Amino acid sequence: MSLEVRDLRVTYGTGAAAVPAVRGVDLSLAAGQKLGVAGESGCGKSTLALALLRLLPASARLSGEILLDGEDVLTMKWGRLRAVRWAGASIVFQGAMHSLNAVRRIGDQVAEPLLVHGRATPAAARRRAGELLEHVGLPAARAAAYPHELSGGQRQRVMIAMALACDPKLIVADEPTTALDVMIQAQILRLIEGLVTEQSISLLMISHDLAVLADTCDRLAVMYAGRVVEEGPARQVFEAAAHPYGRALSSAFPRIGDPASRRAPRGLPGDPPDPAGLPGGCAFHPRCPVVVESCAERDQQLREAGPGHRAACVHVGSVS
Ligand SMILES: Nc1ncnc2c1ncn2[C@@H]1O[C@H](COP(=O)(O)OP(=O)(O)OP(=O)(O)O)[C@@H](O)[C@H]1O
Repeated sequence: MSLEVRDLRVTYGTGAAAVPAVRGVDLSLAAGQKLGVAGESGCGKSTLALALLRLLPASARLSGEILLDGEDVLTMKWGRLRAVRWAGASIVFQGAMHSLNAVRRIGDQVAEPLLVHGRATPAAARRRAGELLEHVGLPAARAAAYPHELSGGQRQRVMIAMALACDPKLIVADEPTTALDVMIQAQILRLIEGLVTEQSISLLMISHDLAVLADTCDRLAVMYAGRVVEEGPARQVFEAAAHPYGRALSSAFPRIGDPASRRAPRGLPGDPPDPAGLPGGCAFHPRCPVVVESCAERDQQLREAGPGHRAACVHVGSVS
């Protein structure tokens, strides 16, 4: 399934209290491709993920287009949207403990999407839940367990099994490994990568960790203050970012499986701006190591930084 996001804007609340969380995002994900979206906490990643399936709270106002195989999610009728959720596109959230129902057996929870969408009889759904659990590396007998009886990694596997239940064409994974330790994180990433590749599922994976995304995805988009400031081929963005924020993110985390890169994180000075009071010009300029005078006045559009690689920085196309 292809995903095309055009000029997506999401604002929480209205008037003086309005929070512009996503400010004109364009993204493109071809069928079967893996796109990573990176950025620090608060840059609008989760808002973007939730918007894709119209799962935002009522206080959020949206505009733009979200095209799934050309069909706009934002104008879809409710019945169609219901069908698209799970079967078309499904979502894996961070922190499986909060997303799973603590008082229901995991097998029943994995079977639930199949029953809700009328895809299987209760007996067939139970059988399928066992198969799905095995598919994500858990014994089918674990279907009888409750979430608290599983480890964090096992719970995240259950979430992935649930996401796969209705044979989605697109999976949106929002920080799927953040709460896990590094070894388990690597296993879960390999699992997601293997499953989506094997079943030609498109993947949109969100993380604050650019290294995780570079290991898993074909392309990367870097978000800052509600906008995409860089996008391009994953290795290129990770190893030779064109935007100073992309460069800062790529040096902030060690790479999984690469002990040589386990240096101390080189954090950025300061914090990301509050979306309710963004600085003028380029929103990154107060933290930027290569800021020039005009950055405080003018924001930059994405422009060519290499083949299939774009960045929104005044230096792109001039000094590196
Ligand atoms: N329901 C809401 N009402 C008002 N503001 C919100 C709401 N949800 C998120 N925000 C604000 O929107 C901005 C973007 O938040 P979002 O959760 O999308 O960022 P994020 O990059 O996913 O961060 P994190 O990784 O911490 O979840 C933040 O400033 C956040 O405080």
